[in-house]
Amino acid sequence: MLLGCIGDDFTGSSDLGATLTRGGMRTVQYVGVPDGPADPGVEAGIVALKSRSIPVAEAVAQSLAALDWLRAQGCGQILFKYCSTFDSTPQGNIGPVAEALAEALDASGVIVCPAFPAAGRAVFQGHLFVADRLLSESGMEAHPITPMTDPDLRRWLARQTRGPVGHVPASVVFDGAAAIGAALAAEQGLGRRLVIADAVRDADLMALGEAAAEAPLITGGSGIALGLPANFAVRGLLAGGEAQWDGQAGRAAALSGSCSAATRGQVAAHIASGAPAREVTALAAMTGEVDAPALADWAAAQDGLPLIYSSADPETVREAQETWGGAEVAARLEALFAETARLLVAGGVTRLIAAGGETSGAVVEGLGLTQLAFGPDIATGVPALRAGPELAIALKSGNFGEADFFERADRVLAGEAG
Ligand SMILES: Nc1ncnc2c1ncn2[C@@H]1O[C@H](COP(=O)(O)OP(=O)(O)OP(=O)(O)O)[C@@H](O)[C@H]1O
Ligand SMILES: O=C(O)[C@@H](O)C(=O)CO
Repeated sequence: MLLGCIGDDFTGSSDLGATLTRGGMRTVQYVGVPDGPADPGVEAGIVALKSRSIPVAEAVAQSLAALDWLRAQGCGQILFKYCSTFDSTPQGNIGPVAEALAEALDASGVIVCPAFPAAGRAVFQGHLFVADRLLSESGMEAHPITPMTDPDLRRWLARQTRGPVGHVPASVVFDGAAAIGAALAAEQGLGRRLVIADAVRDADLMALGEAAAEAPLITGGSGIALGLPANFAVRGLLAGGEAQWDGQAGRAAALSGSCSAATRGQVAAHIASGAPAREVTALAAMTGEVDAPALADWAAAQDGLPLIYSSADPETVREAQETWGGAEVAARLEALFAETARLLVAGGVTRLIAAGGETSGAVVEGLGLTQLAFGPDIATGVPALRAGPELAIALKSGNFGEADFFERADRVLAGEAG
């Protein structure tokens, strides 16, 4: 294994894997730290954690355990993947995990760059933009767990770290890899372990990747991986060849616990198309009015792609959280989706689509999946995944996908053109 990656959530890890696979690396996503060694031939391994919003000490411990496993597989370079909207609180977890990994690897002048231009995320003058809005005016300021109220990544990250935070501005990044390398070395000389790097175009990410060819540690969104496969390819280290995707026949189902605007639009489009959909309200989940067997039975009785969703608007979510407590509702819904996924697959579903990072994590863990192989892209940041000989899945980050995402995902998983 050449490149070892640590992802702080499951959907974000599959977003990263899609980029590396497109770049020509044989990539596997592992669900948590594996018990045994990786299969031979894996060039990039991603240990997907659910560490984005857990207590800092646990996130650090899990990430260091992932690092140990990846180093034991021979990885000479480590990539820490977090969200392109830098989802974190003033306590962490991006800063503490990045610092712990840097210390363990004796790395300094480490790139911190969540930019993902294809999804509208750009870093300019140290500030993160989502399309044409500053992060703190993009809707992310109202995120229920990690409200992003400051778009200045240098300031936000500095709150989370012990050491000072550096910056490589766009004016340097535009000058290419050599200029970036010199700037990172200068930041390192000033004792700055972590360095925010500007990037507004894929070309900037390619240049950052080239500059990081020898870096023991890189951190960022999936965009920061754009330039990395070429570093291994020029050294003749990649086996090459297209990853083959055999479409998955059989029955499909979709589960959505994501309440993002993008997902709510996708749910609405699915319903408007006349496809079968069943809502699970927080009330029904909390009172036990609906349970997993009933949901799985309903899905089995539908033609087409049945969608089971708890996706709701912010006001409805807030009311549910005030009534039962946010953590309690989330835990109940996630457990319900996990159990429903188990019953669906046990009942013969072979294509499963999950929407929402936490929801996808619960589904993947509920199904007891251990590793995922990458297929073609369904949408930017959302690949088709093979979870077993008879199971293909898609894990969608809340903010990703076009309006027809669910139908498109089903088609791609089935092996048809998107
Ligand atoms: N109707 C609802 N009321 C309250 N909470 C809900 C409701 N529906 C879902 N939830 C909870 O909201 C959370 C949604 O998080 P999830 O990560 O799945 O989606 P997301 O935030 O849109 O996606 P991402 O993390 O990829 O951006 C889950 O914990 C889910 O259980
Ligand atoms: O970077 C992103 O936006 C995604 O890969 C993600 O991590 C969302 O959960």
